[in-house]
Parts: sequence; structure tokens; C-alpha cells
Amino acid sequence: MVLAQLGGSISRALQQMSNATIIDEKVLNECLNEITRALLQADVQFKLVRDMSTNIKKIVNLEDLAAGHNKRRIIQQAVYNELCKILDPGKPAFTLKKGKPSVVMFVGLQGSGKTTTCTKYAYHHQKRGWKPALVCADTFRAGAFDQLKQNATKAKIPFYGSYTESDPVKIAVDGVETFKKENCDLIIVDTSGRHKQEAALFEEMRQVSVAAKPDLVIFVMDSSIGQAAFDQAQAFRQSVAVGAVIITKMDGHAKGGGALSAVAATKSPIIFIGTGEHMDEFEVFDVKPFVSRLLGMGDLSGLVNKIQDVVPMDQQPELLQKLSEGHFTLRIMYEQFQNMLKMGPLGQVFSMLPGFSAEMMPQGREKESQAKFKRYMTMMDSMTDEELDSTNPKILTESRIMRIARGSGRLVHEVMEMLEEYKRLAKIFSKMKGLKIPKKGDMSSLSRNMNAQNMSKVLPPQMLKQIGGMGGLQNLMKQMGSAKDMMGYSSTMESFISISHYYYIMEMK
Ligand SMILES: Nc1nc2c(ncn2[C@@H]2O[C@H](COP(=O)(O)OP(=O)(O)OP(=O)(O)O)[C@@H](O)[C@H]2O)c(=O)[nH]1
Repeated sequence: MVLAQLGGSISRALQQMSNATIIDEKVLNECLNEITRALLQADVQFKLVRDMSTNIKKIVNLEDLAAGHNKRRIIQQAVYNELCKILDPGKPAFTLKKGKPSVVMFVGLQGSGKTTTCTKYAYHHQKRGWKPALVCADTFRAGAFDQLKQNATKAKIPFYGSYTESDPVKIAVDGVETFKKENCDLIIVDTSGRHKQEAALFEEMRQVSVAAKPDLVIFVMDSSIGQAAFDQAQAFRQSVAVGAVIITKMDGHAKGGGALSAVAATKSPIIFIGTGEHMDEFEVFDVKPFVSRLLGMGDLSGLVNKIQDVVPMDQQPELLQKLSEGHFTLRIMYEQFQNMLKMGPLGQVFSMLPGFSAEMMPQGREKESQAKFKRYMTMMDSMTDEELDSTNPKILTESRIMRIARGSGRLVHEVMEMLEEYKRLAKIFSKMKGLKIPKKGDMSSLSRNMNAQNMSKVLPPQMLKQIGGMGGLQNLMKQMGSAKDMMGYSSTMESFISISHYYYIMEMK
């Protein structure tokens, strides 16, 4: 995605600078010029970019930096701080409370991705234990109700709308009432869009808003307009009480950075970004972790949350336990694939690891890898429990392999290829034998380092290098070890295991 390219350009500029033997003014200027160019290409306003560059030069006084200080770190930190400043709207987003009925109204121009985003928003909350519902109060565009209905059905979210009622206010009120009675705690009202900001659109929005009494109004905007987002966001803010913004299509347009910074300048908190057409191509937007990922510095807490979202709590220690005993079964492999698929776009997952960027996962590769996981899983679906739970590949005799191929509609050689992959992974993960399962209160540096050693044996060498070698890994484990809950630590180990699975299967370079 485009932001990955922006992040990649900035990271490369920093990397090139740190490759220089001496960091003097010339080297720093070259680096800042590269960063400036990347930001201007992303349509970030010229004045913001210029101020950022001036500020960094002010902060980074090369002569004052004592010898031995990691200049790259200091400069990277300054870039990080400045980017955060550009993207910080200066006020936190409004938060809704689970369990209490909240009404959220979506507004935006036609084609901004509003209807798609309503469902993504509902789906995101549903996965986190909310009870969402969708109301289609868009009576302007023919087909809007069908689209919402189709999306909602796919995500198993209740919906409300009408083919005959032409008054959006009535639909909104009836829909909200209906779902309040059904104890839904997140009632999402999708409203009409128009091609441009016209009086009729704003008037309708105001009427729906007065009648439906939303707790939050979310303005949805297409990122392709870049810094022109400032005017659009201001116009909506002045007409309805916009409490939060979602910027869509961040996957396809070079101007994403401009849109983000322009909206932040209107002091509207951006809460999510849309990164594709699919339901899970939707990311929480939080300035600091976002910038951190953009610069290849990772986002560990985001990673931990993601893992905890998809891996059932009771499954976590179990996997580590089995691996520490040297048991790597086909079922474990299956569960790992399942988790990776549930985690959503893998580019996102990767960019949460320090040293990685979303750029490493082009869209084509993403689709290819998901197809491979699914293919392998279909074959495993045709296996018996005995086959899935065995650690002895010899039980998979020729006749069993033929049965699996027939059962899954695959060719024999495809089943054999999958089994070869399993054997390869089993060999690698057998090195986790002896892993120390972290227990409450046992986060001594000794146990952490032992785990880091175990982990380093199973990580693909390229991945280890990317994280910063053994030192980088130890550092990571230490950061996780000091996390307040033990789950965070186990989750990170889990995530390393899942991601390394992915690496091995895809043979990433
Ligand atoms: N690539 C990409 N496409 C998106 C994203 N969000 C929405 N879309 C696509 O944008 C198009 C318009 O989305 P809709 O949800 O129909 O737009 P809308 O704003 O509700 O349109 P109206 O209901 O007419 O106001 C659809 O083809 C969506 O699939 C995104 O984040 N990335």
C-alpha cells in the first residue's frame, strides 16, 4: 500500500544516513531532503514539511551530540516526534461504552466508501464482543439498501431498511428504536451521500441527526483527495457535529499522507483507516503506533492486541507447552494457519514488528499466501484426528495420502507437498524443545534470555536479521517481559511462531 511506500522511503533515507561513517551536516541534509521529497509526494502540505525539516535541524545539533551517541536513533526519534506532531489532532477521539446502547451516524460524500465502512466498523466491534446493528437511511441512491443488506448478511450483522419508505428520518428513527429494543449496543446509521457538498445533503444530514440523536457522528472521506481533505472536513464539521473521521482507500492512492495530515489540521480525530475493499482491511488509527510502524520501528502492543483478538486465550499457553515438549503436529500447523488468516492482512501484521515494513508484503503475495494456507487447510480437513495429532509422519501411508487427496479434491502430489512442508516445519520447531514457559513472577532476565535463545533457533535467519539479530530479539523479549500481563509475553512468543511459520511457507526473501 501507498503508506508502506512512504514509510519505506523514510526508513531508507534514515538507513542510508546511518550507513555513512560520519554524520555531518551534509549527510543530515541529504537525509532530510529525501524525507521531504517522500512527504511531498504523499501530498503533505508544503508548509508542514518545511517546518518539520527546520525543527529537526534545530533539535539535532550535530556538534552537541557527544561521540558514541547513536545519532541515527536521535534523528529517527526527532523524525518520529515531528511526524506525530503533524498527525496529532490535539484531542482524543470520543469513546463509546460497551453494553450501553450507542447510536453512531455515518456521513460523507457519495462514493467515499461510507457504506462499506459502516460494515467494517460494525464487524470490527462485533469481533470485540459488541452487539452491532446497521440501519440504512440512504434513500437517495438506489441500491444502497441492497448493498448494506448484502454486506451485513455476510458479516452476520442485523440490519434495518426499507424499499418503499422514502423518508430517511423515519427509517433512521424506526431502525434505532427497533435495535434498542433488541438490546444492540452499537446502532450504526448509514446516511445518503451526494456527489458534492451541497445544501440538500447537509440539510438531510441535519434532520437525521436531530431525529436519531447520535452519540457520535463519523465522517467518512476518500484519501485520494490528499490535502484538499482540509476543506472537505471543515465543511462537514461546520454542518454536523463530526466527532471522528475515517479515511478510506489508503491502499490505492499516493496522497494518503496528505489526507491524514490535512484532517488532523482540522482538529478532528481520525479513528480508523480503510486499506482495501474487504471487511478486515480496516485499521485502528492511533498516531504514535502508526508513525512507529511507518518508520519501521514496530508496534508491539498492537501486535499483542491483534494476537489476543484472534487466538483464543486458552489456546495460547497450550501451544507453547506442546512446542516445549517437542510436539509439533499437523493440528498445530493447521491452527497456526487459521490464526494467520484471522489476523487479517499480513502486511499489517509484519509492520508491527520492529525492523519490518508493510512494504515487504505486496498485495499479490498476500493473496497467493492466503490461497496456499487455505489449500493446505482443505487437505487437512480430510484427515482423521489420529493423523492430525500424530507426531509420526510415517502413519501417513500411501493409501491414506490417496484418501486425503480424494477427500479434499486435490492431487496426490499436492498432499505430498503439504506433508513435506509439515516435516520441514516440524524439524525447525523441534528446536523449541526445552522452551521455558513463562510463569507469573518469573520474568527474570535469565529465563527471558533462555527463551530468546530458543526462539532465535527457530526464526528464519532473514527475519532474525531484520529484527536486529540476537540483541534485537533479546531486547524485544525484554520489552515484552516488562509488559504488565504475562499474556502479552506469551502472545509475542506466539506471534513470532506464527509469523515464522508464514515466513517458512512463503519462503520470503
Ligand atoms: N480500495 C479500497 N476500496 C474501498 C475502500 N473502502 C471502500 N471502497 C470501495 O469504494 C467503493 C465505494 O464504496 P461505497 O461503500 O459504496 O461508497 P458510499 O460512500 O457508501 O457511496 P454512497 O452510498 O453512494 O454514498 C466500493 O467499490 C468499495 O468497495 C478502501 O478502503 N479501499
